[in-house]
Amino acid sequence: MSRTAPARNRSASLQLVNGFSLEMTGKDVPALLEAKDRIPEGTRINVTFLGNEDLEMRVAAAKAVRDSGFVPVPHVSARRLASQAQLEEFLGRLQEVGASEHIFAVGGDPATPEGPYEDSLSVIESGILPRYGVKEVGIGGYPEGHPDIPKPVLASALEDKAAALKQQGLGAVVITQFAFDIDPVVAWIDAVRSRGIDAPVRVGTPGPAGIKRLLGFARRFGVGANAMIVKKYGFSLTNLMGDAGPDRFVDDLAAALAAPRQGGPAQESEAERLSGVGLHFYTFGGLGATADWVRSFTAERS
Ligand SMILES: NC(=O)C1=CN([C@@H]2O[C@H](COP(=O)(O)OP(=O)(O)OC[C@H]3O[C@@H](n4cnc5c(N)ncnc54)[C@H](O)[C@@H]3O)[C@@H](O)[C@H]2O)C=CC1
Ligand SMILES: Nc1nc(=O)c2c([nH]1)NC[C@@H]1CN(c3ccc(C(=O)N[C@@H](CCC(=O)O)C(=O)O)cc3)CN21
Repeated sequence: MSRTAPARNRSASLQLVNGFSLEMTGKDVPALLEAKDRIPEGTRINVTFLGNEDLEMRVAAAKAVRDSGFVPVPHVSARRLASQAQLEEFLGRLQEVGASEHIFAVGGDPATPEGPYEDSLSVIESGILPRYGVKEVGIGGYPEGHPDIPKPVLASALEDKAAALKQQGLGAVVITQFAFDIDPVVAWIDAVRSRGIDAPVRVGTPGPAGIKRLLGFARRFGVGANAMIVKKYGFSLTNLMGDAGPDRFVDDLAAALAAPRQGGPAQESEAERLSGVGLHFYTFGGLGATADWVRSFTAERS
């Protein structure tokens, strides 16, 4: 977007990107330390809970985030927990390093649970989280659905988790699967709001990365990436060389959310839809590249 773009759109993009969060894996501590001077103080940084990390790596990564001046948001992957004792051990270790206030409770990719928790709701309903200083819980959202989970199941799970968190007096934030197409994202946000879920939403967004890498993760996680969608996003399936960044995705999403909702209540202020939405960058290993992208994207629109 050039400086000549309407000021309204530029300010919507700035509002959307402001307060962004990042995601890293347990192996990305070197990348975090290399990039930390280019990441704003207090930025939330999620730490994944994947099959190829272990407890020590996850705790060390969360500690590195805290010690670098950021807010750690460790993932707790329900299906990867072998027992309640392991959940309590993990939360206890996180609390010791000041990294248990914000967590992201997620089902976990194993097709069958490795222990007593088959979904993130069961971790939330265990009542264990507040005992270890947890104050706010991130939960998953799927604008394009999930390859292994029917949409009605995802919808009721989201409602159940939001209700359980409210009932326990815990904060809630919905972090969505990433997307290349804003249309399903805007439609999903409006649907969630119309179901009375008013928790802040952080829209998952790929950080700048190699096109082949982006497509690989899109396929692995069931994210739409057909020729038309990626053309809107800014690259072509006929040329997989080079990198692609989320510039157009962010500008288009901001403009769509700043516009009055089709058929929405007339009194809904333009800023209202935008105010409850932020961005969550899946850095795919490129923490520094994503931090640099945010700085230049912001500078171009200020
Ligand atoms: N950043 C991350 O680590 C993210 C991970 N995911 C993945 O999305 C899936 C769903 O996570 P949540 O939204 O927390 O769901 P959830 O834990 O709220 O579960 C919703 C429903 O789907 C079922 N389910 C959960 N994981 C499943 C799986 N892997 N295969 C089949 N059924 C499953 C549950 O039994 C439940 O009925 C998980 O596989 C999770 O790993 C999704 C987004 C981001
Ligand atoms: N269904 C689903 N499962 C997930 O685990 C998941 C999502 N969706 N949505 C997006 C985030 C992003 N995720 C990831 C997972 C791995 C890397 C990654 O960079 N992996 C490296 C090295 C291995 C590692 O660091 O763990 C790789 O090259 O695979 C990045 C983001 C996990 N997330």
